Amino acid sequence: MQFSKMHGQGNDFVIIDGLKEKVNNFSQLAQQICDRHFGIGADGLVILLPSQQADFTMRIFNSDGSEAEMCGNASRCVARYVYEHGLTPKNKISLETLAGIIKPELLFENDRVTSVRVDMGEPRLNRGEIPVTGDKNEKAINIPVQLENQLFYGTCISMGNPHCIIFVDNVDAVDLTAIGPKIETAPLFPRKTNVEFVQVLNRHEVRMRVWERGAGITLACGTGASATLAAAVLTTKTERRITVHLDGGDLAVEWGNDNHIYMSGPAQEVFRGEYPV
Ligand SMILES: N[C@@H](CCC[C@H](N)C(=O)O)C(=O)O
Repeated sequence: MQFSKMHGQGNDFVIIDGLKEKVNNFSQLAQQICDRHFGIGADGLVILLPSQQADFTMRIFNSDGSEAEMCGNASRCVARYVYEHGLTPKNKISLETLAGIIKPELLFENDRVTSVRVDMGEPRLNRGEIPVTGDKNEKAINIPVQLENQLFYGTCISMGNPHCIIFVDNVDAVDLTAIGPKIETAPLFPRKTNVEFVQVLNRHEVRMRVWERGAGITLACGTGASATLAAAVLTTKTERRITVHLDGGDLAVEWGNDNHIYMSGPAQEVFRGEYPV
């Protein structure tokens, strides 16, 4: 089976063209392929499939084999993949995901792809849509997230997948490996959650570290950066257009007047190969 290894600001994926390759048992394959010692190594497995409603379907499996509804960094990688592998001549495509249709657009300089801008759609704010337990029509802004011995305050947003954003004074002081999995699996989140710790640097810049549902610490998260912008605006901490500094690099996010969030950043192919099946 042929594959490509790609990343968006260090959030890395194995991409398989499911239009060409016959792939079975995506969840098990994701666990094997993503293993950094016994597999290729990645945060997630992305399978490209046909779609009735969009140019392609993108399915994304975390390294633990769970399927995610959406992935921002993978969507930039897929847009570049389908263009550079000759699957489409379009520089703006639509991708069907479990969270709906999203639209990445390649940006060029001298005929070379420099970055990808993604229309991530509208942030979903109600508890029922995220999901967070409690009144399904209420928002979850700055709500208590109680762990056994610790209390955090988080703002919860869905970008198709669930996020809990916790603003702190110093992200580097957070023990993400210890706290991340506890919040990810807290009973407050019936479908678990991605966890972002965010330090506001000024009204245009934040620094974010992420513990991803099903993948653990990753170097970047596109839906996480988008959800962070929504949380920062709703809590009046930043403007509607900010740069999110992540461990793997920067993402630019903007909350447009159309209520859609637009996320921009690079997507890079690292190598191609064959995986025995
Ligand atoms: N890194 C991704 C999100 C991947 C899915 C996530 N772990 C989940 O389970 O929701 C991104 O760039 O958005």
